[in-house]
This record gives sequence, structure tokens and C-alpha cells, in this order.
Amino acid sequence: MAAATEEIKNLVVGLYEVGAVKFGEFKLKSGIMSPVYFDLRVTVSYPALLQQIAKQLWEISKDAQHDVLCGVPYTALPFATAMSIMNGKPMVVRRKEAKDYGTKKMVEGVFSRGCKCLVVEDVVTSGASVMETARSLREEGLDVIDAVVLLDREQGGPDRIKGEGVTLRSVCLRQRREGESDMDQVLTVSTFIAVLQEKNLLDEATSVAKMSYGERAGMADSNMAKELLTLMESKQTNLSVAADVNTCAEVLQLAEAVGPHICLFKTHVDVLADFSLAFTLELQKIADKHRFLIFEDRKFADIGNTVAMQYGGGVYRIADWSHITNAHTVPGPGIIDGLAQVGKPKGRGLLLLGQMSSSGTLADGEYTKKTVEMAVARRDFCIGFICTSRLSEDPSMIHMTPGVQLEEGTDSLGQRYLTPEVVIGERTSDVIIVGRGIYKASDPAAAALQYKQRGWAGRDEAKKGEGKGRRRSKSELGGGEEGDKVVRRSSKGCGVSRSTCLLTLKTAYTTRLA
Ligand SMILES: O=c1ccn([C@@H]2O[C@H](COP(=O)(O)O)[C@@H](O)[C@H]2O)c(=O)[nH]1
Repeated sequence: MAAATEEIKNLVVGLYEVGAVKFGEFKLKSGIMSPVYFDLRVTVSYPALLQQIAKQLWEISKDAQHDVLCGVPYTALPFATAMSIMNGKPMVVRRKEAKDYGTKKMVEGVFSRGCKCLVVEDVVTSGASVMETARSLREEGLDVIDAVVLLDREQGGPDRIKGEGVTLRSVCLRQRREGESDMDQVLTVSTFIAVLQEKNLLDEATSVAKMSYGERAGMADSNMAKELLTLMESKQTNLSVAADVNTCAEVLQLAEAVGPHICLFKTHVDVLADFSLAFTLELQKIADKHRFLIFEDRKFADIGNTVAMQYGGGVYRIADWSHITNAHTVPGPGIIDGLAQVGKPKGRGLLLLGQMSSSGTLADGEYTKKTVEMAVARRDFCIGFICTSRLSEDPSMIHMTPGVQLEEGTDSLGQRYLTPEVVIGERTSDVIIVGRGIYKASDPAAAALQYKQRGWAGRDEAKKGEGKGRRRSKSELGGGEEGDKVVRRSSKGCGVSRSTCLLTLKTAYTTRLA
């Protein structure tokens, strides 16, 4: 599955740079407040950007049926014109008001009855403008079954438009996956933010490392990521214990002892001499009691079909009891799809191994980069990474780092240890995973508390921005004119932190008006 292509990323950045996307505080025509406003009218002043827009709109029109194009007046007229010129496709123009002289035609241009017309729109909110245009074109004898839009504000537009017999396709930052509806084919807000952050275009305050886990929970795409981030915030812990002990009784005893201090309990059930499904039920009871999630560190590494069987069946039936599991990306994205087939219906989440803590690991450079792309493209199921430092500025992605002890060092088999302060404070990871440092301690509960405190304190360092995850803004957020949909706007002076704006933005986007 492709992540946002470079072309789409460039388009997002281009829109942002010309002020077609503004962050601040806006009252929309509907009365709701929004921390983002799209004003695509400015794009007429940027021919290269207009060309990019037309190219993307044309690409998503490929499966649509059309003999002519018609832009919804006025902002989308130049989009349709650019598409027409670039692809040699004729267009028609729909008048907003009929002339009171001459032909009194509502639609200008040459067409015949039954001619298929593709409606082109800039932004869809409720879908009213597209529907009005489609009705008017139909009254003149044109056949309208498809429409395309640059930005879908996810407020029910495509469904309403579908109700009028028109399929709306939107330019999106990820490709539609099998089984997803048209409504899923949207420019997701967290992807939008991730692209701008990746390009260092958002204010430093938006750096994910500076956001609370709670704020990020509100922005996460998968329910499992939301649940874990919420739990971390409410329990004030970013500690995961790795229970690498050999019997079920030892695992359960450890879970009872460390349960109050952790967000996640990591298992390797294939090292248990006496594994049974009854044991998993006991573990789940302890997890419920102490409010932590279970992570079976299975490190799947086969083709999609095989991992689906390994995850859902066999002796361990991992998907039945483990909230989270993980996978290598060596096989390619099929491994994620295979695991998602089993795990998604159960509400589970997946971590990808982007880096490893062991010395000489091959998981670096291009491999790590590709892994991040795979995760972002499936953020409905992928909740983050096993890694040694932050890999992505996407607020949905939870970074978990193993190889943590109170002192830096190595073991005799190549494991490398960093301290909680380095992992969370400097490398801006989200979760420390600690095994021997805790289960081999004379008092595992006391050791867990100590790691928990040091891991949580690391957050303060990360928020100060001294770490690697620090982002510097390249450009100030620009001022913008008041549009007909905007009552008030302020960017710098809105009195709300940028991260709060972004959180509200996410909320605004995910709240359907219908
Ligand atoms: O890169 C990786 C990935 C996973 N692990 C796992 O974490 C724990 C670490 O245990 P320690 O005793 O704290 O070394 C263990 O379960 C590994 O399988 C990792 O270490 N590195």
C-alpha cells in the first residue's frame, strides 16, 4: 500500500505555502468553529500549483465516465479548465444565474443530450454545491454520475452526493484499501499534519514529542492506539515490562507485581514451558485489574497468508488475547495485510520493527524509512514501531524502545542498553521496554516503579525540545483574507496552542455533521 506519494506531499506543502490552508480559529458558514480553513481561490495565482491540482484530479478521474468536464463555480472553474487543457477534454460552464436576455441557457458550451459530465469541485463539506451543479446539468440533458474533489472535509458530503446517484472521488493522501468505502478515501488530518511536520513546516510547538499522550489519543486513527495513549496518560506511565521468564506462574506473578506501574506487558509465550490458553485468561484478568495492555512480541516475518494463520490459530491463538503484536517488514506490506485480516476485526494493533536494539542490526537506513511508510499507509491497524529513536512525527504512531536499563551498556550477546532519560528525553521515543532490569531485580515491583518514574520524567526533557525530535519552523504561519465562509481568523493571536488547534482540527474533521 502506498503512503502519500511525493507528488501529493508536494501538493500539500504547496497549498500550505500559498496560504490555501490556514491554521487559526475560524467560524465556518455552518456556525461551527474550525482551527483550519481551506481557501483554494488563491490557487489561480499559482499556475504551477494549479497544474499539480489538475494532475491529481485527473488521476483520480481515470475510472470515472466523462465526455465533458464542469467545474463547480467559481473556485473549481480554473481546476476544470486546467484539466481540460492538459488532457484535451472539452468542458462546459454552468451559470450560477440564468441570463435575462438571449438564449437564457444555464449551461454554456457544446454538448448533446446524454453526454456524460464529470463535476469538478475544490472542497466538499456537505456536498450541496456538487449536488446543485449536478441537478442543473441534468436539467439541461447532461448525464452526471461522477464527481471529483480536491479536499473532502469528511462531513458526510460523499454519502449525500451518492444519494443523488453521483460517485465522489477525492484526492487523498493514501490509496483506498480493499474493503474500504468511498468515505475512507479521504485526506486524513493526521496525514496532512504528518506531511507538514515531515517537511518541517509546522511550528515547533506541534512536534509530537511536545504533545501529551492524551492529546495524541484524540488524533490517533486506530482505536488500539487511542486506548494505549489514553491509558498512558491516565496512569502516567510509559513503561512496558518484558516478561521473559520461563513458566506461566512466573509471568502471572510478575504481571501482578508490576501491573500498577505499567501501560503494557510484553510476553514471549513461545519460551513458556507450560503455555496454555487458560494462562492467557488469567493474564487478561490481571491486565483488566491493573489496567494495562498485553503485547505478544511475536515478531512475525512471513508472507501474509502464513502470518494470518500463525496469528489467529496454532497453539498460541495470539490474536485472541494479545492486544498488540509486532512484525518485521522484510516480506513487504503483505505481512501487514495478512495480520490485519485477523487482528483488525478484533480491534488489535500492530507494531512494525523499524529498528532493533541489537548491535549489527540490518534494520536501518532505507529499510527503516520503508517501514515507516508501510506503517503510515496502514495507520488503521499499525499503531507504531519498535525502534531506538523517534521515526515519525505522525501523532498516531507510538514509538517503543527496548534495550533499556538504568545504566548504558551491553550484554554478552549484542543487546545494547540506553537509559530511560536518553530514550524518552533525547530520542523522544514514547515507551521504554524493560526486561532483565526489572524481572531480575530483587524487588521487581520497586524496580518497575523506579523505571516508571524515570521514563515519565524523560517526557519533561522531550517537551523542552532538547531532543532529536525537536522541530524548527521554516516559515511563519501566514495571515489570510476573510473569505465568505470565514467570520474571524487569527493565527498567532488565537490564544490556543498549536497542538490544541491541531487536536481540535482532528476532532472537527472526525465529527460528522449529519
Ligand atoms: O530490537 C529489539 C526488539 C525486541 N527486543 C525485546 O525486548 C526485550 C528486552 O529485554 P532486556 O532483558 O531488557 O534486554 C526482549 O524481550 C527482547 O526480545 C529487544 O531487546 N530488541
